Amino acid sequence: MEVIKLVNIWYKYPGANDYALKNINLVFEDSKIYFINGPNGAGKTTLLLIIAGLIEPVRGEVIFRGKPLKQQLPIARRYFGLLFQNPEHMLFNPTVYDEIAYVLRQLNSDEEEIRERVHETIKCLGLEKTILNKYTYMLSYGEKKLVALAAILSYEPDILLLDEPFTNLSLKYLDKIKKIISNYKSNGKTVIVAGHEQEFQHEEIDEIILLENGEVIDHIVYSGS
Ligand SMILES: Nc1ncnc2c1ncn2[C@@H]1O[C@H](COP(=O)(O)OP(=O)(O)OP(=O)(O)O)[C@@H](O)[C@H]1O
Repeated sequence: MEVIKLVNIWYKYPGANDYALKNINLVFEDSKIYFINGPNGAGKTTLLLIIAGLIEPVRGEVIFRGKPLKQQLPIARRYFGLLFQNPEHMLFNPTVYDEIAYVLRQLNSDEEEIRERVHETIKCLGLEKTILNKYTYMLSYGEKKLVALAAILSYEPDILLLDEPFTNLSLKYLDKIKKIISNYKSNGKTVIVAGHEQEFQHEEIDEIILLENGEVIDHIVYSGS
């Protein structure tokens, strides 16, 4: 079932000469994993920001569950979870526990429920409980990435948007994240991953969208998905 539809999307950063996205038309469905591939500067991050409603297209429309996304903001934000390329841009709470609990607290869950969710989430990522009391600024880059991801997974968004999630992570965590992604798909959710490399095997994903210079230059839909 269609979850997000991008209709004739154009985007130009303020002051930029060229469009970062040009005439993008794509449909994202539930229970599917999408891989946005393309070289540096192709427009992958910009596309994720548009989908999440964090920037508005200069032309075109993002349709979320059949209606324009912009009419559903800010409430619709709780359905999106965007992992930024640089985790430094996401961590703003003093401790790891507070960081992972942050959105749950915004959603008015009770503290006992929050504690359970926080512990479940770090277990699912294979992180030690001791990390919860650490200060986020003291973590390694890879740990920051995992904590930023945990903070998103804790509120179980319906659409998971991951910008280069595998860079600077050891193999152990890479496998964990792949498992989480595939569980997300099994639970009927949508996962959109941006990356440079061909980080997935074909059997792990449903569609590859190749971007170059702000345009979709190839779109591969694997059969049987
Ligand atoms: N804040 C900004 N202001 C002006 N131009 C920008 C800004 N952010 C990105 N751009 C430009 O928009 C284009 C698309 O950038 P984007 O970050 O979406 O590409 P990307 O495919 O994610 O690249 P990378 O793989 O290097 O992260 C690039 O030409 C980039 O220079």
